Amino acid sequence: YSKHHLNYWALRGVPTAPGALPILGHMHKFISKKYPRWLYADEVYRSLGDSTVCGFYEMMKPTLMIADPELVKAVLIKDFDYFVDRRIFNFTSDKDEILNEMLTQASGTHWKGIRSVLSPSFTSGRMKGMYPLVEQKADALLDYIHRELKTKTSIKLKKCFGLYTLEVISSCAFGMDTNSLRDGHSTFNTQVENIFKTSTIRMIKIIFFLCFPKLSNVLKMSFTQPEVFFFRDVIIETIKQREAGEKRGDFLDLMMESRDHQSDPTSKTSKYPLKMSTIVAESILFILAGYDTTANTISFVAFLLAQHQSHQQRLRQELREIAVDGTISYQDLMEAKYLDACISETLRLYPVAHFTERQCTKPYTVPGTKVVLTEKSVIGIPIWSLHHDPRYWSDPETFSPDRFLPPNKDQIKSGTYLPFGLGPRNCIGMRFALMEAKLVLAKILLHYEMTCVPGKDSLTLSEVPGLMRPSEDLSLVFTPMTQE
Ligand code: HEM
Repeated sequence: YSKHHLNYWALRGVPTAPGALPILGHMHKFISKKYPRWLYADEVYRSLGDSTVCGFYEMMKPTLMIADPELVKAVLIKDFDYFVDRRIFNFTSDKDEILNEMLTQASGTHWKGIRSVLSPSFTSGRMKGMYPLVEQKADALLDYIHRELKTKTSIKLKKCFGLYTLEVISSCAFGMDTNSLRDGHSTFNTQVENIFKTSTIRMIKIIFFLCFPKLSNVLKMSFTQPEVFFFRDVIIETIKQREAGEKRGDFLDLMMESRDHQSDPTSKTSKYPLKMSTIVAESILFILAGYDTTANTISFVAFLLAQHQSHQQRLRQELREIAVDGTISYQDLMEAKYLDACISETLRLYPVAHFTERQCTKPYTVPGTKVVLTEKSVIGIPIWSLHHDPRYWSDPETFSPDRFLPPNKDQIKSGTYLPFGLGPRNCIGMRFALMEAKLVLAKILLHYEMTCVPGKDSLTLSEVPGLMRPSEDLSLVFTPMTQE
């Protein structure tokens, strides 16, 4: 029976990734702790030759990886109608309502509705409005580094940038000051880090769910970690305070407005109505999606600049030209081309979200093939592999920000660079993440020179499910700049 299932792709003329085992399919490869998932996907990607697709089996469920920029654009943009959804889990335990309501999980018209309410929070006008708030946190980070250097010779990147992004997102999403940077730790920080930890019991539960989804649902197994309830309580408390008090114009206010429109029958504006559980879910999602990804990206940029001193100096020069008394305006920061190029190139080399997926909503013929995907088929897009493919990037392992400066930038083949995904369901927080990263890197570079700790100049990586991280102990030496 299992052998028959593992023939699904061969019968359709699609090459299959090597190493499928009866019953398990390729699952043992995906969950192997020895081998990060992006490297496994890359090994398969590179073995494909001219084929643009490759079949996998998650247990016995066939999934398809697409390995071609034109197909990537077809799925994510042109034929989006067929691929509105990501993989849908639909947990049945009441405890999992928050997980089911998160934008990343929502499907069809419900996803469109929530996204339409949240999108206005991320316009460039809104970003400009939040700039002073983020700047305060970047200044607090400089103070933190200054204090740390009194007793330490180097700064741990993940910790320092994790504290910063958590403060920023908590402040901008729902006006919460966590004081992480002042105290060097916070309950928020511990709780959010726990969510990213994968205990063996959790892994077993997830594997059980993937093997027996229907049985898991009948058993009403819950997948929500206790820390999520901590955040739920904090957010509900904040909402109560908001109901009694003034507005801040942050993400939470926008969502509450949408809920209030629903309860006001005289309202003429047609906003998608959000339930309380949806508002709580999106607030928690912003913390989860905005904390780790951005902190890791900033850490990667810092480390690459420490490894490549000439790029660091060139970038500092650009920043000095636009800084007035140590301050850079929103407009000037967003227009700083070399800063943008350094971050873009870092995200090419280290796309923290190294893989994304879509789920088919109706039968779809994969362009250029005879493969017809049925409803609910899952398609995987190997972001890391596209970013490291020598067919699209010369000398792909070299850090070369110039690729993202004109005129080179115009030569980048579309569909080969997607650190924030592509199309209508791309990363909603992209502008926010870039502003946050640019601002803090600019501040640091104007005040400190970053160099590698002697003997520790190679970048080591770690993995949490779905995300690439720098290893926990990645550190740099920060030397205060003497004014020239
Ligand atoms: C450097 C930082 C970040 C990176 C590299 C990143 C990357 C991504 C990627 C690759 C996706 C999937 C896109 C797709 O499937 O096409 C995604 C989705 C998402 N991201 Fe980000 N992200 C970052 C920061 C943020 C921030 C700061 C927030 C929130 C404030 C955020 C919120 C989200 C949400 C809510 C989704 C799901 C969107 C949807 O399903 O409609 N991300 N992100």
